[in-house]
Amino acid sequence: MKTVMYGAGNIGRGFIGALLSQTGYEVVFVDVNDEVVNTINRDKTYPQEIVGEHGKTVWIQNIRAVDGKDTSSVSNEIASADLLATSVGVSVLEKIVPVICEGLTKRWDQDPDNVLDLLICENLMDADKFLRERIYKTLPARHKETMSQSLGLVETSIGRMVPVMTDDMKKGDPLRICVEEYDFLPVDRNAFKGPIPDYDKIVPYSPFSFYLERKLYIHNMAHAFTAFLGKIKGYTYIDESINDIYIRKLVEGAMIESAMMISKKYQVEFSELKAHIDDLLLRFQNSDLHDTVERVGREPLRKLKPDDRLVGALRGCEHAGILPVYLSFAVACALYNVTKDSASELLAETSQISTQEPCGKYIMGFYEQLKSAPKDFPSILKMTDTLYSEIRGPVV
Ligand SMILES: NC(=O)C1=CN([C@@H]2O[C@H](COP(=O)(O)OP(=O)(O)OC[C@H]3O[C@@H](n4cnc5c(N)ncnc54)[C@H](O)[C@@H]3O)[C@@H](O)[C@H]2O)C=CC1
Ligand SMILES: O=P(O)(O)OC[C@H]1O[C@](O)(CO)[C@@H](O)[C@@H]1O
Repeated sequence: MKTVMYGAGNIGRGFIGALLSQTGYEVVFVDVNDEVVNTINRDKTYPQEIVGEHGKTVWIQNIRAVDGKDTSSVSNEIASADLLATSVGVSVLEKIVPVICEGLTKRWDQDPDNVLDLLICENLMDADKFLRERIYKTLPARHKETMSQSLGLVETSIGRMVPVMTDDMKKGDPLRICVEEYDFLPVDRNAFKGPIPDYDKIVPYSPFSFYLERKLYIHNMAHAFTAFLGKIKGYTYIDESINDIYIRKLVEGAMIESAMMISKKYQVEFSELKAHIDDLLLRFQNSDLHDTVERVGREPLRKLKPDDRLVGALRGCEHAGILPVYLSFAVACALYNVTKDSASELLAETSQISTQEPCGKYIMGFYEQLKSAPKDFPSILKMTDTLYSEIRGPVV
């Protein structure tokens, strides 16, 4: 049984390739990084270092690598694979479509019923649609029909955090990869055409949008919010930021709003989501990951778009009748990280939120407070409490 793992980077080596090797596959990594490819083929193993409380080193076995520039060899591997996975980054995904199509063509010229599932391990909403359109366009006419019955485009939710590896962390081994302990991979149950890999860490689920929204609106939203608050306070690392008691309270408040929304939308017990929140807050505290507020809070403008983690969560709450008070503050923090003036224009243009809307008013109120006293988080907390009680009215 063979998996082709496209991308031997942080997630390819640190998560998916390792997981599939442990599931029992031979893992053939494809990468354009010569050092990584040559070292995998020389050592036939690499150390995966699990950092944190239960730290240990796991040696990943049953692996080899193919040079991504040798497209003929890559397509031969795809033609004879039992499973395919990608984790190359969204901007590269499009570029590898021609090679994937070459592999599928070789495969289906032999046997059009030879199904192949492709696990898409990228941070991309509607990743299946994205690949389906491009693969369909690129495949030769004789295989366009085959695709619908023989190719499973499987969305996944990558929850494991793998930091950028510094030279210090590599300790002289270009393959060494530091990862957190969390290693579950939720996958879209309905998308498989062949058997679902049988391993307890691979969690098939339907409707899969539940996991995608949980990841984006709870994990990614809270992570970004922690980073923005940390930047304002002058912290370098995510763990420093989340250990600040005021930041933790603010972030947890926003996570609970998102969780109430998701619980209502997907009819999932709130307690299940609360356990996920508690676990994430612990995971953000992992100082051995050395994850920076700079990386997690990068490109705040992109993170302010209507369907991204902040405004997406806020709009989802409004839709579900949940008050997005902490989420409004999260949006205000992102705005504050982008601009110290003309915030209302930016909010309208980038996030499509008008200052006439209730949430637009809350956001601008928080933004003005941040401008006048950026590090006064106790006052912000007081503002959230007051806002809640004003909007909610008396409680019996
Ligand atoms: N690092 C993390 O904590 C998480 C990352 N992700 C997502 O996983 C995906 C991969 O991210 P990382 O592993 O962090 O990035 P990375 O940059 O470490 O890995 C990407 C790998 O793809 C290789 N590559 C580039 N072009 C290629 C080509 N044409 N053919 C073959 N290989 C090629 C690169 O050499 C690199 O080794 C991204 O979509 C990211 O958003 C998702 C969740 C967590
Ligand atoms: O890559 P983006 O969109 O800047 O988002 C960063 C987020 O993505 C991850 O790298 C993977 O989900 C998280 O660790 C982080 O919250």
